Amino acid sequence: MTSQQPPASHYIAGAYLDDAEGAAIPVIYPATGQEIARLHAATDAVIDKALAAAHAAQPAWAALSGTERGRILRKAADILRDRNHEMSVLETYDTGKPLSETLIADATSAADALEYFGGLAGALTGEHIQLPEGDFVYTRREALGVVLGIGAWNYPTQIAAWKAAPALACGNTMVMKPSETTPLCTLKLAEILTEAGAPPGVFNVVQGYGPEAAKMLEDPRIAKVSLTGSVPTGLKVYQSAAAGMKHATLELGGKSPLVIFDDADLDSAVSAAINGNFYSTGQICSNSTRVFVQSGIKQAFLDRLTTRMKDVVIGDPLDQATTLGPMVSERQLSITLDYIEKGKAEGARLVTGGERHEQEGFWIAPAVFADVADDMTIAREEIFGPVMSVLDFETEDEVLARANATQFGLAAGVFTQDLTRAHRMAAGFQAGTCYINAFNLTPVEAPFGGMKMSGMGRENSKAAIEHYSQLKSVYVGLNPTEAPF
Ligand SMILES: NC(=O)c1ccc[n+]([C@@H]2O[C@H](COP(=O)([O-])OP(=O)(O)OC[C@H]3O[C@@H](n4cnc5c(N)ncnc54)[C@H](O)[C@@H]3O)[C@@H](O)[C@H]2O)c1
Ligand SMILES: NCCCC=O
Repeated sequence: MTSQQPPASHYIAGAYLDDAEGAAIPVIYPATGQEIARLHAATDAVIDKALAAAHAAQPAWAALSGTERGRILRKAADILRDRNHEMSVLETYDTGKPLSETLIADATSAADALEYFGGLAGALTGEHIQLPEGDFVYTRREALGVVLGIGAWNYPTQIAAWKAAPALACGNTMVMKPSETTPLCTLKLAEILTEAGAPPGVFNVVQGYGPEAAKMLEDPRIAKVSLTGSVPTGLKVYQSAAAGMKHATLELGGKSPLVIFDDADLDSAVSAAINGNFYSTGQICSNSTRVFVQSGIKQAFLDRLTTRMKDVVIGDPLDQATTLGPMVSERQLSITLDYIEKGKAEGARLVTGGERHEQEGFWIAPAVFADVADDMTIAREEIFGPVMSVLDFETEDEVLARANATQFGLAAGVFTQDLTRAHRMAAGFQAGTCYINAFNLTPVEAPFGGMKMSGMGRENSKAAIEHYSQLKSVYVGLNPTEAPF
């Protein structure tokens, strides 16, 4: 087993830093269950150093022109692309996701974000508003200050870059706390930003568990928090941010519907259902975990799906032929197995998979349930594992109401050849990202984020700029000032 031990746990003010007093963070390779690195959670002293570094670096970073900041972000994007293979291998060690995925979905997605926001940085402007008699207002788009990023474990490189790229483009500095389950990749991103020319303190990485993140959020030096995580954590983070009147972007969980009408291109719909449930071993927030299939094609859909499922290649994640890796941790595997047992107990029909592989690591056969009812636990709660629920429906009105009958609102998709119906469904879905004859694609050019309990704010696209900057109005008077007395 190759050790993936980084030089130290934290990256602060352009250099690695450790403090072995902090609680241990063992890093486990999910494919084998073996420890590949051991880091430490930040002590109060480390937290203070990181916040001080980010706070001190922010005014000078914001004083650069957008073009200068953007040049550094674009250079970091180039370095990431040059090191895609190395970054992808590390992402695989961090998460267990197969190299066949990480080579195309992680460092490349991070590079897209750095390139996109690097390009946008020089174009960020305020506006001029003409008023009567020569007076006018101009607006300045200003940074917020220091942004705290808090990450989930499924896409560590992408999550850090989706937050850092718009934050840094707008002139903020950042302290990023990756998930304690996958703490390695973000350190490499920090190294690359330094190499690209980011001054010390502009992007810092602090390791820790929930309490370390909560402590940083309470600090008055933090102006904004951007969390990717579960709804329960989102509620705590939102409350804490509100107490300090801090800006918040919350990218939370989902239970997204995929609606397949009987006129759909069946092979494409089956592909979307597979991608939307089993890519990254089902550990994607926007996954289509409720697959509604119109009753006329239910059997054809299940037949095609189960045939295609036989082609899955479960094996060594570092072998590029592998198409399904392990789950990220023993804990997440156990949560998933519990849901599968609940599904069976509540009367859903397990069509395939669902059993743990008796080998080292956190392996499970991807599961498909049919005859799932809306009130079953597996149809209501986010599992965050490779478990697809197939539900039957008859009519468009019925399925739209059922698709929306959830506290979540992250994504939704429809497969049909009837484009009028497709756009009607997209308009009716209560979800931040909707798909027509596609699913789970997240290009940097498109806003991404949730409605309802799935969160607030948007990542990616020009929309993210609104969430990482603030507007100041400057009124300019060109006339004598008058007063009533
Ligand atoms: N919407 C999205 O873009 C998106 C993307 C990926 C994952 N997710 C969601 O993330 C969840 C899975 O990730 P997870 O298990 O790491 O989530 P989690 O909520 O357990 O943890 C997320 C992060 O929050 C930190 N944290 C925990 N308690 C905290 C507290 N009180 N204050 C501040 N930070 C705290 C954790 O240390 C971790 O870094 C799923 O619900 C999934 O849907 C959402
Ligand atoms: N590639 C998109 C990932 C978002 C959530 O997990």
